[in-house]
Amino acid sequence: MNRENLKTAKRIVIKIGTSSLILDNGKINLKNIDELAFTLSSLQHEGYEIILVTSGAIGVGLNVLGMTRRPSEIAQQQALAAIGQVELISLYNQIFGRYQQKVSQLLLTNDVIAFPESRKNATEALNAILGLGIIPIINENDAVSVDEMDHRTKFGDNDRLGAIVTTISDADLLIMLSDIDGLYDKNPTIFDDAQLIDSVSEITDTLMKSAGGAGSRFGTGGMTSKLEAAKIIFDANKQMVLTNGARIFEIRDIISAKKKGTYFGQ
Ligand SMILES: Nc1ncnc2c1ncn2[C@@H]1O[C@H](COP(=O)(O)OP(=O)(O)O)[C@@H](O)[C@H]1O
Ligand SMILES: N[C@@H](CCC(=O)OP(=O)(O)O)C(=O)O
Repeated sequence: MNRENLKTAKRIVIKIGTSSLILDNGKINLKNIDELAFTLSSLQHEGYEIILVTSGAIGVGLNVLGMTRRPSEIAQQQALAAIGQVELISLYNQIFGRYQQKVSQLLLTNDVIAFPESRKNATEALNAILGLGIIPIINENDAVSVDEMDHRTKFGDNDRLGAIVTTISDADLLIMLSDIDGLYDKNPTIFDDAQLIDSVSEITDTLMKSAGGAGSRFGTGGMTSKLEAAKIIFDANKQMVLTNGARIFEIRDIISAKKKGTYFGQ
């Protein structure tokens, strides 16, 4: 596969990270959310099938309560996610509505995907929503997911969730929107001479070593979790583009196979 394959993508999953949804001062990034709603709604109207995987429940929850730091206690984080998710989906509903696009909400946990019956159910629900011309907006059900040894229902992070949603929906492409232009040969927030990588066909150990942790105080997994997601994409013989959530209009360039971000395809 190469970038030319992007021109044939019809069902597309977009994953947007917290760093693209929340400004450094903790306020909501309305510019990005508006551009996202306009771009995704217009693509959907033109016949693409769009699925949005969104982070931001905890970030928006902090904003709602006027807090600046993520609490360390799990119950507090879950409470914040429950509070923030309502606000987040309500914002999406309002702003997509402005572009005549209806949205729906799916909150998933890993067990839903792990069991074949519930996985099939989730896939069928997604297909039905898309069949109605509605954009599914998906996040992890953070308020109830747990990470116990014998009862693990957490996905870990939304990069992984984005890759899993791409596989269960049999989408043609995952576009991952982050706070950086793509994958660099070393962490660009540390090394000034880091070079943007145009395309990746295999996740090697060297590549994994070049990836560092999260860049902002809101991001969770950093580049490592994006490369882990790319492994899931490769295993499912799918493709992914990692690009900057600050220039959402470039999604159109990406699906026209223009050189934007980093392309992952085998
Ligand atoms: N090799 C690398 N290439 C690009 N970014 C990297 C690399 N290694 C570490 N990073 C860091 O990963 C960050 C993106 O991940 P993250 O903060 O989790 O964002 P998001 O909220 O979009 O998921 C970048 O801002 C950067 O600081
Ligand atoms: N599900 C969590 C986000 C988890 C996550 O992976 O966040 P990010 O690294 O910003 O994509 C939330 O909505 O706050």
